[in-house]
Amino acid sequence: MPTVVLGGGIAGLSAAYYLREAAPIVIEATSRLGGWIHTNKRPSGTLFELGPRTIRPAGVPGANTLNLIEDLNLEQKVRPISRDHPAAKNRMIFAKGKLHLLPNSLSGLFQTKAPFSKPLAACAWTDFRAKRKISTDESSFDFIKRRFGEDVAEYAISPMLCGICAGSAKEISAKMLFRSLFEAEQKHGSVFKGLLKEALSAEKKAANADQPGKLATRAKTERWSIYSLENGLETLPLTMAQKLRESKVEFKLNDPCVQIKFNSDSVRLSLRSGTSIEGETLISALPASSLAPLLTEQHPQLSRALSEQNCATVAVVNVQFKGNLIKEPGFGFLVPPIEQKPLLGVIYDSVCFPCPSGDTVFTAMMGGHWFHPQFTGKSPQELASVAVRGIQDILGITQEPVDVNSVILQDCIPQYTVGHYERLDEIDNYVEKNRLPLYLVGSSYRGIGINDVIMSAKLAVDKIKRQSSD
Ligand SMILES: Cc1cc2nc3c(=O)[nH]c(=O)nc-3n(C[C@H](O)[C@H](O)[C@H](O)COP(=O)(O)OP(=O)(O)OC[C@H]3O[C@@H](n4cnc5c(N)ncnc54)[C@H](O)[C@@H]3O)c2cc1C
Ligand SMILES: C=Cc1c2[nH]c(c1C)Cc1[nH]c(c(CCC(=O)O)c1C)Cc1[nH]c(c(C)c1CCC(=O)O)Cc1[nH]c(c(C)c1C=C)C2
Repeated sequence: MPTVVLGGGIAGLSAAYYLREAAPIVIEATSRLGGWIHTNKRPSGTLFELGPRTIRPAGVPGANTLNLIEDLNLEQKVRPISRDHPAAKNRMIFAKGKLHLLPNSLSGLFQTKAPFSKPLAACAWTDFRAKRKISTDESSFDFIKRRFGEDVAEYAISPMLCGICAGSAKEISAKMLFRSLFEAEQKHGSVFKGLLKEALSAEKKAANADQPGKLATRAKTERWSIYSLENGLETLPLTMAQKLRESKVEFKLNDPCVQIKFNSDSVRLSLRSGTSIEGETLISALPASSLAPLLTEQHPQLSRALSEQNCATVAVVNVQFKGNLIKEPGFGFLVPPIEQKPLLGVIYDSVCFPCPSGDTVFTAMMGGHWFHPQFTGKSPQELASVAVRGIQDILGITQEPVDVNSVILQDCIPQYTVGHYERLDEIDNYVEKNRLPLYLVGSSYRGIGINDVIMSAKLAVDKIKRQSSD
């Protein structure tokens, strides 16, 4: 019996790719593969990314993605941005009516830069003086406010969380981005003291990391900060899908799974068309909230735990203006929620990857945690004019765009709220205790970046291979 992969986003495709020799079946609800990775090529040739646009090469998951890209023979298509490029160095926030460059050098940390009221390096002093608070989890906002001050929580961490998960720092677990800082306080009483001690054991940790391949080594030598691919990020899932079709992998598209039942030594999936698929093992690459209703009948407790996760809805508006309108090149800017503006942030796409026409391309992102009260009932066209006006006001642009595309990405980013990692432990324990042949991969669990979800698929397939050879 085959392994069944549920979901044809990048996590599902990666799982199928790592398992391709075993001829898995991939079930996807829609008629396209790639999930949120979606590049829209305009009639003018300009690329509008509707979802993610860049990948980080750093760390073990970063090297793993580069190994995959190398394996897919996509090395020639990689479009890197090096660490000294303005898009890598200059990230801004829009606060108190102005754009402010976030510190990007060691000396910058020792200067008082608006909108902060003291140098960011002074955080170390705040941290040394702050009392330890013993807890299993806490919101990112509360943790950073306690250890480093309210300024940092409001103007650095809150916008950063908007720029990664479109979420509220007041609800997102501190462990999502600051696990090592959080654990340093718990173990050593102070973040900086803890980090210092951990730095001394860093050599030991590095020795445990995977060996980077040729492309990952090149990324290190050439000091890449981020990268994309020729013709946009969708080149990655499109190439994977093509390679999977050339091997023995079967796809069932346009046919959502509506129910999952585990038997003593197999799993049966019922699809909306009435077809049922039997497999030995199931890799779910669905968002937890989409998997939950499929398990309600047989595993209500597991279904309830999965359904506790919410996802944020984001409006993505791609905008093209004639000519180069960017005075201060950078990756883009984020808007701290305290500013109460309709924009979460704006990416300067044409700074990263210039348009052959020399035009300016931006992507505005709106909504997220705040989508519902703010934008419920608004059409993509209405949201497009909010975004265009927002960009024009902040950047002082007087001309009208030559091209605009607006989409509402419903429930596109899982929110790792306080208690997320404890809930994951409960889910894992349930699966293990009930000996379910179920592997959970994708952005709902242990990381939302593309690297994380590809890595989650690799780890699940490695585990399946290990178990079947035991
Ligand atoms: C706006 C935005 C910007 C982002 N920017 C970045 C970035 O710059 N860099 C980065 O690294 N990451 C970024 N991300 C995150 C990254 O894109 C996602 O985490 C990743 O693409 C998620 O992949 P996935 O396969 O886990 O899930 P998905 O892409 O959600 O795939 C799940 C698939 O399951 C299918 N499905 C759902 N229900 C069923 C069912 N019942 N039966 C069968 N199939 C079903 C869906 O149709 C979908 O194809 C961004 C995400 C968004 C939304
Ligand atoms: C304003 C909204 C958003 C912007 N990007 C995203 C949202 C919701 C989504 C997103 N961006 C990144 C990731 C991957 C994280 C990872 O683990 O790799 C996701 C899901 C990358 C990213 N973008 C910003 C940062 C600080 C990061 C982390 C990695 C890195 O350093 O590159 C900043 C940022 N995001 C947005 C803007 C406008 C912006 C900064 C100016 C848009």
